[in-house]
Amino acid sequence: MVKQYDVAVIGGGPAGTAMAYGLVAKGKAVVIIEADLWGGTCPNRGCDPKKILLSAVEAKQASAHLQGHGLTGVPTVDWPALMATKRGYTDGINDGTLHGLTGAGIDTLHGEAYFQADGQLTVDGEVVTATDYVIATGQRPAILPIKGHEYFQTSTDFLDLDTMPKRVTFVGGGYAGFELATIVRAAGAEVHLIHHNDRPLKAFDAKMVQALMANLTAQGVVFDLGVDLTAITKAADGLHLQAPDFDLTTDLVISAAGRLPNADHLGLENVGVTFNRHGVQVNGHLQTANPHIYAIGDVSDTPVPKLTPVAGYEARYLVDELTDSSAAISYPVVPTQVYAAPKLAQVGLSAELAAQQPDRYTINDLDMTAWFSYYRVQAPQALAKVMVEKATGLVVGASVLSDIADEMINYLTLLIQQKITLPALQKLVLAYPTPASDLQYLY
Ligand SMILES: Cc1cc2nc3c(=O)[nH]c(=O)nc-3n(C[C@H](O)[C@H](O)[C@H](O)COP(=O)(O)OP(=O)(O)OC[C@H]3O[C@@H](n4cnc5c(N)ncnc54)[C@H](O)[C@@H]3O)c2cc1C
Ligand SMILES: NC(=O)c1ccc[n+]([C@@H]2O[C@H](COP(=O)([O-])OP(=O)(O)OC[C@H]3O[C@@H](n4cnc5c(N)ncnc54)[C@H](O)[C@@H]3O)[C@@H](O)[C@H]2O)c1
Repeated sequence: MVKQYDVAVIGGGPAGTAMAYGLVAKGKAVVIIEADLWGGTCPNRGCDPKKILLSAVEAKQASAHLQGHGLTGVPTVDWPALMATKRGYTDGINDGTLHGLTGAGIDTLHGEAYFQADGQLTVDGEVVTATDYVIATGQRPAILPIKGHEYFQTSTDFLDLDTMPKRVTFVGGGYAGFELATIVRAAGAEVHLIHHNDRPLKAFDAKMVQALMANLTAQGVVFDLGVDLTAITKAADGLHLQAPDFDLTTDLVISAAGRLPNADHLGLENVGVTFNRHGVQVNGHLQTANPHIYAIGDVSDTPVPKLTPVAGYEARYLVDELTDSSAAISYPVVPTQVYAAPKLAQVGLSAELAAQQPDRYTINDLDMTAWFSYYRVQAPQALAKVMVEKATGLVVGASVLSDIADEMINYLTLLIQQKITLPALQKLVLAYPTPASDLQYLY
């Protein structure tokens, strides 16, 4: 007899697993279906492996900054050993995630989920029936559809690279392009980042992006801006990347020009669920056009960045939605960051928007390089823009470029979300000297 579930969750990444754990804790009968690696993108081929590789970059740069200030000799990156360290973590993710799910009483199925008809989901032919369905299938790298596209590799390939080639090129100046180019450069290879216009990382503050690019250029990253690639051809000396008046020879080319929702292979047309290039269309309750089917995480078309903590937030919301509450989802401010070296992070109101209302907002444009936190480690670049609402004295937005921007942005997110004024902050005693003890100087 076919088992009847309360909820079938499609996708075993951060969104789907958080959903399944949350539902089972509330007494629901849940099955989760994964076609590939349990754990999904973030721990297997995204956030976590990338940040493990970045650890060597951070350590190398930290020692480079202290040359002549107490340290002698900059270490070099041992790529195979670094990759082995990464694999020491990622190799256990699939089994560990599966073990955790089954241990919590969640049924698991491995295979491709497909909607044959309303109320009829199949997993490699086996029928799964549930009252509600949650699509949490994430995204996959987009491959630019140009001549020779078969030569493209992706961030997934890069994050499992056995040996570092001499020449690596990224096409696409977004998060992945900047982050992985930083790693390649620190590992000692020649690296180009090709971007089709003159404004990479366009969601970030333009001045901060320029400062980051100047820093990366000084480290040896070559930016090829305004290059719209038309073809890749293979020759004896390597891969030729071609555009009008442009021909670059490289050994490895990564398509880093965005990601596509995993929505096109689910049979959504059979169940009345619509999607576009931003993802599965949902209402304020994360419900699709079919009232029994929901979508969360990277695959859903929501007005927030597609990030792991957002996937978890949406899962927690939907667990409540399917068990007790019925209010539309409301998102907190979401910090985003580019893990380059230095890191670029932002949250809340941008300087660009704040500048359009000078009566309402002050923009504190700060060069923090001489501050104790940065002097101590001889960091060459530490910039911040902090947007403060004049009437309330509240921080409403921030952009930070520094080696510790990823930590600072979380403190700033707390100040914004919890509406902590300077007097309220100064009622706390925070350990000194630490980045947190700098917060009072940002208002
Ligand atoms: C290189 C890289 C670096 C990143 N770095 C960061 C970072 O630093 N911080 C951050 O917050 N985010 C980062 N992200 C984004 C983060 O990985 C995603 O936001 C997060 O994984 C989304 O979780 P998800 O569960 O929605 O999707 P996913 O993690 O993609 O999981 C979806 C799962 O569904 C499965 N699936 C797909 N189709 C089917 C099907 N038909 N049947 C069954 N299963 C299916 C897939 O195999 C996959 O395992 C990064 C992403 C990349 C690619
Ligand atoms: N640190 C993080 O949090 C992190 C890191 C990596 C990925 N991610 C997630 O994954 C998503 C995708 O990241 P991504 O870096 O793959 O994509 P992205 O959307 O951030 O960047 C893609 C870039 O490629 C450019 N591009 C598009 N077509 C091009 C072309 N023909 N030639 C050259 N450039 C072109 C775009 O203008 C854009 O700047 C992010 O939006 C984010 O949700 C997050």
